[in-house]
Amino acid sequence: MSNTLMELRNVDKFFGSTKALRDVSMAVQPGKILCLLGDNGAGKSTLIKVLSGYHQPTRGKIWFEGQETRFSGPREARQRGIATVHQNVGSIPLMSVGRNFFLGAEPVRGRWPFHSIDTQKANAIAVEQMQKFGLTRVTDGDQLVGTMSGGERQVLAIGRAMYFGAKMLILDEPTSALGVKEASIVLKMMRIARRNGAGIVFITHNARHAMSVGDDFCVLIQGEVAARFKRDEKSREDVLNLMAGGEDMTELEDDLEQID
Ligand SMILES: Nc1ncnc2c1ncn2[C@@H]1O[C@H](COP(=O)(O)OP(=O)(O)OP(=O)(O)O)[C@@H](O)[C@H]1O
Repeated sequence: MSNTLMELRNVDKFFGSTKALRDVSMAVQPGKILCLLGDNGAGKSTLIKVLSGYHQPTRGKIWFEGQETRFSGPREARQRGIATVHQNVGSIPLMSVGRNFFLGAEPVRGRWPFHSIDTQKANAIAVEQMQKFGLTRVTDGDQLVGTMSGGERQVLAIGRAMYFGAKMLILDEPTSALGVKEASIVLKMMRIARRNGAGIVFITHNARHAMSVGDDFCVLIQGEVAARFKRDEKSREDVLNLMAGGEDMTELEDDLEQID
């Protein structure tokens, strides 16, 4: 396990008497996609916050790049190369692709105090990166992000994180609000990020999306890891059943058919 990027060992997170996470152990490997599946209320949001340094575990340990670690906050986690991309945030619709790509870290020209943002350079880099990630439709860095599709915006956010050296990407439901075509743009981007060596945590409740890209799978139910398996070890039906908390989906489907 020497290659492991991040590992949680027996992590609990309690809020008063609420046990949001109980005895969670999981490992994020570089160049692999770990799918974190769970229905609403499973504790995924709390787990994201533990992984990204917002929450300290109540109990248990976090190891990052082979060292036991206690992040002082999200800033430290970010500095260590952990990037979180949330579903609907991370890009500003009324800003250009170039500005969104850099968001405060734009290249500058000239010397202080006479320096200014090098928009041309920012745009050129942003477009080059977007093209590299398969968004050939984006050819102008001045294009407003509001004109891009939901999938394209997710690609922009992931691409930006990669460009700025993220080693680990936490993707919070990146495909959940998207149609099939749009989701596939994002899933492709995840494969590119994996090929580039990033360790990816893909949080989703969509078993189909997870099965199409995932290497390792972890199903969370009521704050606990209910199942852990590798690609091809389970069918989509098995995964759906697990996510439904063991309730047999075929039984549910039979019930629904009777109503029709
Ligand atoms: N800051 C907090 N203070 C108190 N309780 C919290 C806090 N954050 C989460 N909880 C509680 O912990 C439990 C798990 O919350 P969490 O937000 O992780 O899951 P969720 O949003 O319900 O579901 P999911 O994120 O899996 O869709 C819930 O009962 C929630 O009320």
